Amino acid sequence: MNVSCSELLLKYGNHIALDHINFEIQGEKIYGLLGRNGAGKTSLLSIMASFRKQTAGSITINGEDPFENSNIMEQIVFMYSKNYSEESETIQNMLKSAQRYRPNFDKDYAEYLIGRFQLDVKKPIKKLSKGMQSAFNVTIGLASRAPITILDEVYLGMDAPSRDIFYKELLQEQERHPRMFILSTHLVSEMEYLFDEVILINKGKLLLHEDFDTLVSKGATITGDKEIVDDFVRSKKCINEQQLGGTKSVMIFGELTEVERNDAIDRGLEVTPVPLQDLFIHLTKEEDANGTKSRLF
Ligand SMILES: Nc1ncnc2c1ncn2[C@@H]1O[C@H](COP(=O)(O)OP(=O)(O)OP(=O)(O)O)[C@@H](O)[C@H]1O
Repeated sequence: MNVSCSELLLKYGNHIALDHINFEIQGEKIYGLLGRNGAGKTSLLSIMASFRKQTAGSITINGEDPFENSNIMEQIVFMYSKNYSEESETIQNMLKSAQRYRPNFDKDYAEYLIGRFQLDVKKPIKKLSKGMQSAFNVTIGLASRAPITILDEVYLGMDAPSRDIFYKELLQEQERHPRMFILSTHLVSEMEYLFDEVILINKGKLLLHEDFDTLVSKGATITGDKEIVDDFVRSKKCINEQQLGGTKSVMIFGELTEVERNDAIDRGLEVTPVPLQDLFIHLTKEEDANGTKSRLF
């Protein structure tokens, strides 16, 4: 599968939710879509899933416009945190109707997942807890086996053991039936190990699209004597810094060559990796109290 966006623009009235987004993703990989509240993640995913039409620019899925395109729509499943408060159907009946429109739906696997999540199939979905409703959404998302599976903050309300089942099943599914998964999430530290690639959007703009390993290898924290650290990071992109007495810690973003890394160590500095969550926080942060913005942009 291939999803390609070119100058994608989405406006709600005068509000620009997606601001000339360009990227291309392809293959059977797990993509993490990250961004702060209101960044535009759901808007982007809704266009991919043909729930919404962009204002301008283009999106193609395997070369075709997905909007109202039944060929493409049946290859995509888009699960998000739905409001089931008016839904009187039981889980059992909801499963039957989910199956009707999804050509690859695996009923046995869905029933297995329902068991794993301990959902009562005879209960109307509106009577399930929020976390159980989310587990049902995960069940539909995984059991649909759609070539493009989009899960938009689908874990809301799920407790830690249920989320653990979700992540394990997702990885097993990716081995058994590889497909393109797009996971939008705020649980960055908990879910980062799942991602092959990361797409980060901020205020409607694409901030980066990188292979996960490449991205985390670009972040490093340099710690040591303040003067030596300042000298070492002079030509680097600094995204955060902290100081305690004469010791300074600076988070940098950008390639650090082997020579530079050895140079830092020779100068008595400590070089440690930066978790994706910290990169996410600092790459998307607003101006700090002194009015200084990250030097990345
Ligand atoms: N139907 C709508 N009408 C008007 N504005 C909207 C609509 N849906 C979203 N927006 C606005 O568009 C922007 C992007 O919203 P979107 O839901 O895509 O963000 P998000 O990244 O999914 O956020 P969150 O992480 O909080 O779910 C926000 O400023 C939001 O207020």
